Amino acid sequence: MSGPVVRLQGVTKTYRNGAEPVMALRGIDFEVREGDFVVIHGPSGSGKSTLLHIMGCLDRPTAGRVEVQGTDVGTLGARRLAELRRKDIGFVFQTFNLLPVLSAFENVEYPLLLNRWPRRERRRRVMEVLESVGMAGLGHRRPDQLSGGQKQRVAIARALVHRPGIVLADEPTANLDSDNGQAVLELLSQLNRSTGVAVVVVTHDPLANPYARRMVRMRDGKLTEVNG
Ligand SMILES: Nc1ncnc2c1ncn2[C@@H]1O[C@H](COP(=O)(O)OP(=O)(O)OP(=O)(O)O)[C@@H](O)[C@H]1O
Repeated sequence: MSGPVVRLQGVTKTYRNGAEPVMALRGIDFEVREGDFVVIHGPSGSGKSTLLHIMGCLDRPTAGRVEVQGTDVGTLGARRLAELRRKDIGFVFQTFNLLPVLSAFENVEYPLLLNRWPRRERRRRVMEVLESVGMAGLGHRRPDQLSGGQKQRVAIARALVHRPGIVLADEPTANLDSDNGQAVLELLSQLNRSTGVAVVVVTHDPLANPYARRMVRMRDGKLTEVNG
């Protein structure tokens, strides 16, 4: 059996940019495996976003070890780390973060351009992923011509297009009404089941609970597995 997609061992994070240091993470041991659908709850300021950023290699821990697909990312320089992020990780944000001047198709294509996929394969893969998120006919639209729910579908397609091992979603339903929020969670869950991609969702939204295969609670920079 293959190892975890992401593994954290003894991870701490202390921010020292203010008058007082802030201990955002206080010793996290955590593994995410292929097929996992993890929902992370916790009060504001408990360290959820910090944890997600460290799992996604957007930020480095103060101490401890982070492995992605078996690679100790602490040993990588900035360039190798960016490459690993580009290939192995997908991100979904609360504010969608689509590039406004690009069409839906071009937004989804972008990670494949960065990964230097040939044109024909890019086109085939983008069409396939747009289809899988129910946006096949809308690839030509720019983000301002899409509803919030449609934008988040495009953002999910972009997060998955390069076949990462893990998708990290930070409050993906916070800017959506309940129907669209539910549809986005349903979509993430369906893609998780059909492709085995690990999904980690940080959210306050109780609508996410039924989709969780694992539920985790953060409090004061510490993590507790709630079930499982
Ligand atoms: N870049 C930063 N510089 C300094 N302190 C930070 C930084 N980012 C987060 N913090 C602090 O670290 C702690 C954890 O923040 P974090 O954003 O991870 O919590 P959260 O659980 O995601 O909160 P929320 O639900 O409000 O998004 C908080 O005390 C926060 O103020």
